[in-house]
Formats: sequence, structure tokens, C-alpha cells
Amino acid sequence: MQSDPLCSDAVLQTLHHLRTTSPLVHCMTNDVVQTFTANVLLALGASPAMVVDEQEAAQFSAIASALLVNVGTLTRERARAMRAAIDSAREAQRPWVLDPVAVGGLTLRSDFAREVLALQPAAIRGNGSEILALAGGQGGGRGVDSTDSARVALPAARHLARERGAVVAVTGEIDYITDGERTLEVPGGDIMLTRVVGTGCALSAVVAACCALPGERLENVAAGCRIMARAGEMAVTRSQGPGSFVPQFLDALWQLDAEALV
Ligand SMILES: Nc1ncnc2c1ncn2[C@@H]1O[C@H](COP(=O)(O)OP(=O)(O)O)[C@@H](O)[C@H]1O
Ligand SMILES: Cc1ncsc1CCOP(=O)(O)O
Ligand SMILES: [Mg+2]
Repeated sequence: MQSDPLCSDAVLQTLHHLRTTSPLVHCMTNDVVQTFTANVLLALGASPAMVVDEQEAAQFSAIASALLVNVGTLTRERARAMRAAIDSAREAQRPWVLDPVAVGGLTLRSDFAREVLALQPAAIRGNGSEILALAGGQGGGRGVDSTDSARVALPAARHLARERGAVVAVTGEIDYITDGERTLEVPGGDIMLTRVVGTGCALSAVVAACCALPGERLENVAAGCRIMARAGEMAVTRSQGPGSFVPQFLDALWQLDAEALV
């Protein structure tokens, strides 16, 4: 299956747009990754806001630049608030992004994620097992972690993208970003990105920010993936393990420039 490399000019342009337009990202995300997600967005120049009450979420998603819906610690009450936020974002023509954390075996989140798929997400970002399961296939997964490579899940990602009119980013050792017709390939990153919690969730928030930027959505989302991967590569050379990786990762996002990205 044909996939193309992403050009570094596109990455630099996306980074520039993140820093200059500072998209306001309404994050409805899980309990584990709230602060890390906010800090990743801030380090890239975007503005996070976590608004969770049903009524407030509907108000806020209409004025935010983009909405993130992450089902990592879904409850019935949160599902109601997320539905209200999605409806309101769509009415206001704001893009929204789905992160189907651990979709597959667990009923509430799997049913919810499949239900909201009908509500035209601008993008979906998940690991291989999550994308396979969301597309109706045999995504095993081990809790929030993938047991399937992104490459194996690429046909499912392309199917999902075509069926839903969304950009789908399936991540892993190599990230693949597809609109169902074209697929961009983002190699790099580091295994350490999987040894601290929340890098996938934070990437989904970055994808939401990228969906609010001018330019092509496919390139913008792929650039968001490359930005995270490159920061991971930089951070691992400056750290001794997971504990020191996290602050180095945030610093690397902040410091990314043309020299680091070309
Ligand atoms: N084996 C790997 N080597 C390098 N980077 C990886 C690897 N696995 C995941 N990543 C990176 O880690 C980040 C989180 O992706 P992933 O682990 O797929 O999501 P999740 O945390 O939702 O399971 C992405 O930037 C991805 O490119
Ligand atoms: C550990 C955990 N449990 C529920 S959500 C969550 C965070 C998952 O983060 P990520 O998908 O970025 O690895
Ligand atoms: Mg995840």
C-alpha cells in the first residue's frame, strides 16, 4: 500500500501556525493525562481548556478552535457532556477529534465511540489496536496499549477515513496519516514515548489543534505527528529515563526549530 513521506516544509509551516495562531483546544480527555496534555499544547503555543460540565461543554465547544473527545476514562455522565459538546461544535462548524482509547473489549466506550463516529469527526487518532477495533475488525489491545502495529491497521485506517470523511492517524513505530486516498508516513520518535503515560492522548490534542489551522488537514495532522516524534527523539538524548524524559520532551517541543526539523 503506497504511502508518501511528509516534507519538512509542511512541518515547519504547521509549527509556525501553531505558534502564531494559538488555537484554543477544548479538551474533554481522561483523568490520567489532563496536565500533561495541557502542557504539551502550551509548549507548542496552543491554548488548552478543560471544560467538562454538559452545559458548559456545549457552550465552550462552539467558541473553541477545536474539540478533543478522548474516551480514556469515560463515564455515562461524561458521554452525555461529550455528545452535547460535539453537537455544539458541529453547529458552530468547529472541527472535533476522536481518540478511541482502549476501544475494543470495553462496552461503554466502544459503543460510544462507534456512535459518535456518525457525527463527522475531522480526525481520529489512535494506536493500531484501537483503529482496528473502531473500524470493526479484530483489534486486541492490552488495556490502553496496542498489540497491533500501525502498519497492520493501515487498511482499517484507510477504510475508516473513506467511510467517515475523516483524517485518520494510526500511530506506533511508524505513524500513518490517511484521508482514505492519500497516506503520509511519519517515521521516527522513540520507544520512550510509550514508557510515559499520555503521549498518545497529548498527540490527539495536538491533532485537534492542527485541525484548526489553515492549509491541508492531512498535512497538518501528519505534521503534528512529526512534531511529537521529533521532540521525543530530542528528549531521549537529553534524559536518563522516563522521569527526566517528560520535562525534556516539553522543552524540546518549545525549542523545535528548522534546524531540528529538517
Ligand atoms: N515503537 C515506537 N517507536 C517510536 N515511537 C513510537 C513507538 N510507539 C509509539 N511511538 C510514538 O509514541 C506516540 C504515542 O503513540 P502510541 O503509543 O501509538 O499511542 P497510544 O499512547 O495512544 O497507544 C506517537 O508519537 C508515536 O509515534
Ligand atoms: C493509563 C490510562 N488509563 C485510562 S486512560 C489512560 C491514559 C492513556 O494514555 P495514552 O493513550 O496516551 O497512552
Ligand atoms: Mg492512547
